[in-house]
Amino acid sequence: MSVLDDILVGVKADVEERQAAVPLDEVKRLAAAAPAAKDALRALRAPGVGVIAEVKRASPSAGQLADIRDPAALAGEYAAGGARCISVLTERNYFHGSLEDLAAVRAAVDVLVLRKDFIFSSYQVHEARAHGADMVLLIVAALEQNVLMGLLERTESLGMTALVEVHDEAEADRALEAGAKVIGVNARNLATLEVDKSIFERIAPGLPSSVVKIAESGVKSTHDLIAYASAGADAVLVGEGLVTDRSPRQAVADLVTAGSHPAMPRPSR
Ligand SMILES: O=C(O)c1ccccc1NCC(=O)[C@H](O)[C@H](O)COP(=O)(O)O
Repeated sequence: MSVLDDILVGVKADVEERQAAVPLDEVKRLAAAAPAAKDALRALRAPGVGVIAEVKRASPSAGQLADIRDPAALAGEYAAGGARCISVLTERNYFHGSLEDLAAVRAAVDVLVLRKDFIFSSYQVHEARAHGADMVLLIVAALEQNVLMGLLERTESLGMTALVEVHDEAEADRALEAGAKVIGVNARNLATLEVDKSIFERIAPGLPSSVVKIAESGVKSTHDLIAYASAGADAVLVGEGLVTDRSPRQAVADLVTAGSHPAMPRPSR
């Protein structure tokens, strides 16, 4: 069983438990009552390379990363550094996250908030909205095409934007066929956990200019951001490099400054 399969087994059990406690109709009601989602496409297309800063306590590849007792405070630091979006890992078993983290972050910041999880059912999409998410992650490798399309449609019907994650050309084709407007190329292979940053420069040129392109994983320095931007990234998603930094606000600010340099290549659309 791959790491991704193993994560999904745990996530499915957790969703069953939550759904038994809070039925779908109730989550739908809470989602409908939540303040409207922010316009992620507009925010991600703003000038400069966007930084999506992640609240990530632990991971399958690195184990324990950071003792984040107050995710809202960390998100506040990220936002003060200029992050355009806060990614909140809500998966429990491997990443030690929760929906409570998501709600706390939502209450603390005005920038975009992404629910980063292993979403396979519309229940989780409504949950994300009910807890204030503007965006949800949909991982192509984890979803049959008809399920991907259904979840994308559900996400947009709730006013949110899906970050559709791919790792190779075939998955990028599936994301486009499903109608993804924001595509994340994850340098990390979720089956083997290997990180290969060159995958972004291989896949990004094949994506239409209208699609917002996010480079995910492996950003440890401004050099990495510049390399991804040179290959066409509109934004980078950074976890480990920020949660392990002594000054996350400054680390985000350094990335934002590098991404705002006038010489930085900007994708044409
Ligand atoms: O990070 C992992 O080990 C991991 C393993 C299996 C599935 C997903 C995983 N991570 C999720 C992510 O995609 C990253 O948190 C995100 O791209 C940030 O990556 P990094 O900056 O390298 O922490």
